[in-house]
Amino acid sequence: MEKSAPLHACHVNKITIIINRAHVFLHSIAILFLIHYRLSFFFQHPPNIIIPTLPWLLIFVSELLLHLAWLLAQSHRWRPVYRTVFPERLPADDKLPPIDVFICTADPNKEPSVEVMNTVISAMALDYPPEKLHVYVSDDAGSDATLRCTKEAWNFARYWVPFCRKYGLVTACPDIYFSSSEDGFKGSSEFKAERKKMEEKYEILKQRIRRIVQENHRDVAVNNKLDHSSIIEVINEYYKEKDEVKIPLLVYVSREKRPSRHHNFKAGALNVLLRVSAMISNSPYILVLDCDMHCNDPTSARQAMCYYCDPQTSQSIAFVQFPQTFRNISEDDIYDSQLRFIFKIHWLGFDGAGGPTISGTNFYIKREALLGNFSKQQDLMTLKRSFGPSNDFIKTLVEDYKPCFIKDGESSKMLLENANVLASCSFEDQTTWGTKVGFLYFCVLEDYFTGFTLHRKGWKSVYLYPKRPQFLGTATTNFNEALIQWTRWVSGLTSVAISRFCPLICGSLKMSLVHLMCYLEAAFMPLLYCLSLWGFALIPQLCLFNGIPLYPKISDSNFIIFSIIFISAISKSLYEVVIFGDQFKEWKNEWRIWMVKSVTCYTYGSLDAILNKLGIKEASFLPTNKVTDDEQVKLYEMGIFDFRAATMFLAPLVTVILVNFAAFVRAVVKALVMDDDGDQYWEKMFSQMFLSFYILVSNYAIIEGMIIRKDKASIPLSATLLSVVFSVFILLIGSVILC
Ligand SMILES: O=c1ccn([C@@H]2O[C@H](COP(=O)(O)OP(=O)(O)O[C@H]3O[C@H](CO)[C@@H](O)[C@H](O)[C@H]3O)[C@@H](O)[C@H]2O)c(=O)[nH]1
Ligand SMILES: [Mn+2]
Repeated sequence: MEKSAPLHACHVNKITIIINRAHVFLHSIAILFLIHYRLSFFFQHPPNIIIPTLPWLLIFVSELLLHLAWLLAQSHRWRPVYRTVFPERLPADDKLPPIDVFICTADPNKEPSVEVMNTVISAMALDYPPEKLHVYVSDDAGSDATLRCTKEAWNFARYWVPFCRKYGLVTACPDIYFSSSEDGFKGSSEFKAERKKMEEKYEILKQRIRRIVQENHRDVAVNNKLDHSSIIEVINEYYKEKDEVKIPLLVYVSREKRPSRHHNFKAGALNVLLRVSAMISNSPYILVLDCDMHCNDPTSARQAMCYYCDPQTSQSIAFVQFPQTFRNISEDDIYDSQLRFIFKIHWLGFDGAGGPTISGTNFYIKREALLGNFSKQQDLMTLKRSFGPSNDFIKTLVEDYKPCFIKDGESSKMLLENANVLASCSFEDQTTWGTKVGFLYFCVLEDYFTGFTLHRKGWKSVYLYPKRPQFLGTATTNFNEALIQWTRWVSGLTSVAISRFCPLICGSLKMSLVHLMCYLEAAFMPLLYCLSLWGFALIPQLCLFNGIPLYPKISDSNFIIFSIIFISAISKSLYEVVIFGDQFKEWKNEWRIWMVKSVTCYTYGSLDAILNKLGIKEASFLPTNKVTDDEQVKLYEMGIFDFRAATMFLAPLVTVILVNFAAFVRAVVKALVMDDDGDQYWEKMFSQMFLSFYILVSNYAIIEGMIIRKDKASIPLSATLLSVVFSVFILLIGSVILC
């Protein structure tokens, strides 16, 4: 009876689907009317002499681009699904497949070691048979401090893991566990005493880590070595005494680095782990974690196994993705650091269409899916051309390969030497690593691109969004860092959009049209938004400034088309906030940050990708800074913008505000002063005045930062002055060209 019970279920909310599709239908009709209205301008006889063609054309193009972006985004609303799993129905522990956990870290100065070690410890404490769990830490900085901290973390895990198991803790990460009052006052006196002891041990661990970091801090060369051989250490070996409760294997890996070689960022690091782990544990499933992402709930592994232990889905599913959830999101998340749109809305629809793409971290992936299409019957030379020259690694590709690495707790020296070869710079030369095998190097967004390639090959994926966050990370809550991060993401997405891998060109018949549209939306979203929003931020305003109407009068029946489109878009997004139980604030923040990102990081990221394509600029992946300063965190928590950001981000924002302000004020004055046709002027210019007003009100935070606030985090005078120059220039040029 138990055996036939399903391990997982997929729910479709029919009402949501009906509402979404009805909205798509009605909104599309309104858009068609708008297109008709704009097009009819060009067929007027005699041509409209009051309104010049160029601004009309530009605003029409902006509208078309925005509608295209909207249409693509509807793929995420087409069939959202929600999944549940039943891990209690899984087979007995001895039948569960082994898992390797990959944790990437790259810079001890930007990634606080205490946090990184919490990720390591929480992964070791996953609720899974310990002999079937192997944790690998990839240190791209080759930092001695990280190696020493990893040893300290292992030492702590020897006590922490048995403690978690004994009392069935629901929080696997020590930092989260001790910073909440979970279990603190409950339980037997024995538990309380042990908890206290653990807390003390954790304090000691933190102190030791901080001391190690301090000792190394003085020496930058030790902290981020760009020139070193590979280092692979199996941490468990350092402690010979036998522990009562087994704990997972912990391995430290730092791949070889040479200044003359390209390292392919995180994807390069993950591929080294793929090879090294094959020699040591070769688990068929892999959990990938960023160093800033702790395992909050230890049950994620069993949840993911509900798909891999089901013979019906195990063959087709390449990865099980969990959302990125964060522990440092404030009430008023002004920068939308929680990425609500992605993980609460889009990924549910992506899942319904064929599976979400890889989201960088928090996913359980099948090793086989990453190894590409190869046949075990292929001759050795062909396999070597794909996978590199190591005979030992080729052996690991065979299904019945059992790593002979751990024999009675002793590591085999020879295998470790071979593993070092696999972590060398030159190993991937003349192979298909990064192009066909492993995580792909084509763009800095290795996650999106690798996910897309897997789906193109016919693999599926699933999205699990359980109520209790399985993983909790640290989101970027610093304005400048958030914009830099988005610039990198956008650059990655756009580089795919403008390449031969564009989903439009190389989508496959193995993917549904809606699924392809989900990928297209992600790839083109930045370009479409930045182009159209620049249009909306300047063209109607420049025309307003010069008294040229671009929209129908209020009394014109066509006015209703524009009103319907505006109200429909606004109310649908409000509906999506409400049904997910989020607050009005979130809706307001999302609209504002969308405008802000469109004229800053979407623009710069797209430009970066284009320059990269032209060979003018190289792609880069600087890890985001996870070190926070108290003042900045305080501002974020109070919902106040921290404008201590690069001028290249501030200048476009302030310029747009100034142009809108100038146009709006001039129009109001004109409407008041011109009594002869005063009424008509209001009527004629209402839409443009409303648009400027809407932009100004939505972005009041920028006006406040520019004029009212006098604190350190307000907009510096230099940025404002520079923007004044830009806006005067834009107003002048606009008046000459457009009118
Ligand atoms: O050369 C590098 C650069 C980064 N990393 C690691 O990659 C992870 C992600 O880097 P982070 O600085 O945290 O970037 P985010 O923008 O926060 O990462 C998001 O975007 C990345 C793609 O740009 C994805 O890989 C991530 O999973 C996703 O969370 C971190 O653990 C880094 O240590 C490396 O291992 N090597
Ligand atoms: Mn991160």
